[in-house]
Amino acid sequence: MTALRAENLTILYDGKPAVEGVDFTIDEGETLLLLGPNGAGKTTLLRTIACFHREYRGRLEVFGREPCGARELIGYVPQSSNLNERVPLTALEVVAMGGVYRRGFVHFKLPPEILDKAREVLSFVGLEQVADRLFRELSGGQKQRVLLARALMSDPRLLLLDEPLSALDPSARVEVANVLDKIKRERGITMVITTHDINPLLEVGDKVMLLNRKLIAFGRPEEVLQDRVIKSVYGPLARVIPVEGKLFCITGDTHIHRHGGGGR
Ligand SMILES: Nc1ncnc2c1ncn2[C@@H]1O[C@H](COP(=O)(O)OP(=O)(O)OP(=O)(O)O)[C@@H](O)[C@H]1O
Repeated sequence: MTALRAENLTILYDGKPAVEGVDFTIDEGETLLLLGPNGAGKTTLLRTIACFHREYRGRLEVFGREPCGARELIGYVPQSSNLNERVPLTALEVVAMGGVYRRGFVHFKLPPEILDKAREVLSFVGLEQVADRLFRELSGGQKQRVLLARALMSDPRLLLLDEPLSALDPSARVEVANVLDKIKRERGITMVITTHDINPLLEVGDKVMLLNRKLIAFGRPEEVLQDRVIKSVYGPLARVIPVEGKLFCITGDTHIHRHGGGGR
């Protein structure tokens, strides 16, 4: 089944296009890696698929429906969590929230079946041992895995992840990339992942989209990650090098992390 289809998709802010004329399809179970420099429109595309942003022209379908008709099928993991870390929630409580919000109510006392499911999902991401620790005291990689677990609570068919590896050290990046790989293999969830650094995610990516306000390239990783394609966006110093049978992409891109702004 087709999970995502865009035809001549143009996304606008106040009438001005931020992303123009994009076409692609993603099958159920596939992972799309969305690559592009700052301001390329990655978050804009992700938020439009999630129905957080509605100003677009052309066609965009999520499992054959308009994005806003498919909300219950979608899990969204934002770039910087909206979670207020001053509230002393445990890792388990943060995960459980992903179950109660979806049911349209928030209780001070979390229902036991939700807590049981939260424990199971925390264990799936390899974090059962931190269930009772405060979220704010966890490492960056652990926090990101808790947020993944929170998104899994609603059993999404499509998971949208905005820069899940940003601000993590190299070993935490591998840790999170391994969990994404596990989600793909064991749950078959379709994923769209925005990233500035594609290398830790290449194993999990079935398709790569290179975006720079327009669609520069889309296809299998080896089709998109070619020297001339990468150089056309990142300049003459960018390169793709095969290392031990795998591709390694040097873009010279350092993500300028922007904070705040309502969950952006
Ligand atoms: N809420 C908004 N209102 C108006 N313009 C916006 C808004 N959000 C993003 N833009 C603009 O849309 C364009 C694409 O931004 P977007 O954040 O989607 O890019 P990005 O590829 O995700 O960048 P980054 O990697 O820096 O997060 C930019 O020119 C940005 O300034």
